[in-house]
Amino acid sequence: MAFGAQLAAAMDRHGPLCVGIDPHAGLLAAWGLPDTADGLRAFSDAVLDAAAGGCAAVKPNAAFYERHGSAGVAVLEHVLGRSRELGLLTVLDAKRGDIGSTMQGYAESYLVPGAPLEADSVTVSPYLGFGSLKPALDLAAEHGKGVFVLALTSNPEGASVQHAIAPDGRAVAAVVADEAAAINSGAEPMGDIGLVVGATVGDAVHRLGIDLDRVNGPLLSPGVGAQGAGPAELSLVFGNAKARVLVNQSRGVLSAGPDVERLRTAVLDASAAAASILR
Ligand SMILES: O=C(O)c1cc(=O)[nH]c(=O)n1[C@@H]1O[C@H](COP(=O)(O)O)[C@@H](O)[C@H]1O
Repeated sequence: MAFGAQLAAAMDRHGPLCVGIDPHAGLLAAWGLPDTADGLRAFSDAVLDAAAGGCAAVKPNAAFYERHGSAGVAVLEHVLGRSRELGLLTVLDAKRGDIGSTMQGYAESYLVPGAPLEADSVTVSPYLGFGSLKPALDLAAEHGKGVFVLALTSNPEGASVQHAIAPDGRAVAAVVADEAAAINSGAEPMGDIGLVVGATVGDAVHRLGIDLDRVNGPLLSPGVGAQGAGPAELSLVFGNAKARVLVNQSRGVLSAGPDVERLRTAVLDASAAAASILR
């Protein structure tokens, strides 16, 4: 089954929450864990135990694993493999973007079955030109994987690039959305190419003339919780495209740890809250 269909089924079953696995040094300390690969592993396993069966997907952020070098990357491999065993879809948050054969290399790292870092989907940056993503889009299509393309990011600095007007008069983020829509066109229940649209972007979607419903793909939305967005912001940003929104929460859920039962309650509460806004 293709990624879009798998994610739609997981969201129907478990609700529209993605739990971000972001083992910040500060969170490791708050959990009483060492800032080492062993600490990362204990942290990640607790999050997976709490998340399994309680949300649609998990999003390990590669940065927090890579800062521990090869030992950290080995933990990331473990997280991706264990998620698969637990039936949790993975969004590997690597925000990759490069050209030609280098993009091909990144795509082969994450989107080929059996690769050590195989994930169900990966985040990518289109800001070397949407066409530079072709190797990842092609491999995803070949192997039933997904790609989440950064469109309107949750950080305030993103606007200087993403709101800029392209030579044809469209905003840069609108070009990204149109490219994704063209690939997803006609897919049922939705396509495999998602967008990242922060819940903190206010009226930008509307102002830039972006039709998120027409994208016909999953809309990964970080920014809820620790970055300040809540129900009102989600409603403002997503309007009639709410049904395909996958809300990410990292610190908002992770701060309930290290106790797995308390974490589990936080996952279920966040999932129910997201469902009540988006359904
Ligand atoms: O691609 C992302 O996931 C992402 C895009 C974006 O625009 N903003 C954003 O915060 N993220 C990621 O989403 C997570 C947000 O974490 P919290 O703010 O703790 O919920 C981090 O892993 C960020 O890297």
